[in-house]
Amino acid sequence: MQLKTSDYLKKYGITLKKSLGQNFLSNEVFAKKIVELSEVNKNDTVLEIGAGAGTLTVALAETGATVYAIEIDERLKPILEERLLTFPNVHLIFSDFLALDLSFLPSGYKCVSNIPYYITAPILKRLIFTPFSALFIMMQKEVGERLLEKPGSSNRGFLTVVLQTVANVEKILTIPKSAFVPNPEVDSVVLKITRKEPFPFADGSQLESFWRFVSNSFSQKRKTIYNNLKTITKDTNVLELIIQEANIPSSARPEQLSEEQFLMLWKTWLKFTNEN
Ligand SMILES: C[S@@+](CC[C@H](N)C(=O)[O-])C[C@H]1O[C@@H](n2cnc3c(N)ncnc32)[C@H](O)[C@@H]1O
Repeated sequence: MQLKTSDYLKKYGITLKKSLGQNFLSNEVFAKKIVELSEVNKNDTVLEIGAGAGTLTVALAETGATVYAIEIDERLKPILEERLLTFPNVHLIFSDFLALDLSFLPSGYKCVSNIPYYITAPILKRLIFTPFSALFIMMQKEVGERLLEKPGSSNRGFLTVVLQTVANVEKILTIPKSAFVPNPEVDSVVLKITRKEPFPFADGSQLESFWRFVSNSFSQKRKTIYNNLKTITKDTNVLELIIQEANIPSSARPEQLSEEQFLMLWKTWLKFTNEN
């Protein structure tokens, strides 16, 4: 009989750590569904962040794709090695994803992961700067819904804007708390994040500059964009000109602007301030 996630944990005497976001998929049904929806095939290279006890890793491995499974917690090594023994297409890397050199990822790779929720934003930030074709990321429902918000919603944050500028974002699955061991306090969703082509930035430093600009524009959400940008623009007369030239209402708040308006505002700001 095939062992379940909880059987493997029991077999190796592992107690899960909340501090590492260890809520594992309790069976393979949702893992298989996620892999099916991400259309992974044997020609793909797939990154998995947080392999855990390997439930999703096994489903990915079965497609024949080249899989790089990253896991910070070395206590899980014996479980992962046992479950993935017969899959030479899987490379296990025991490391902190946030500190890992990602230059091994080929252009067009996919990321399919049930990530540790406590570092969702830093993980997305790293992924945005890599040459992905699509990211299938499971995250806390409220966080996922925020990333889907359209202009005008007060729930829109700066990460929503940056993400929707570089990618098309959609929700493809909702997963109930009951599908995990131990049960978390919240439901989860899987977002499909596909790279926009043509990509709006020529290189990583442009994207970095846009990231900083949007982050500054949102520094105090209840303030207008004009007031937020005053902190990074020395001359307020120039700032007024920038806002006018970019065709943005002077009373606009950051959550009201679309990605296109943000791109226009950033480009105009660069032109007038010679910043980068
Ligand atoms: C939500 S669990 C998902 C486990 C497994 N993929 C599953 O679906 O059952 C997140 C996993 O990420 C690991 N993790 C936490 N912080 C990490 C980090 N900085 N780098 C890599 N893995 C990390 C945890 O140890 C945990 O195994």
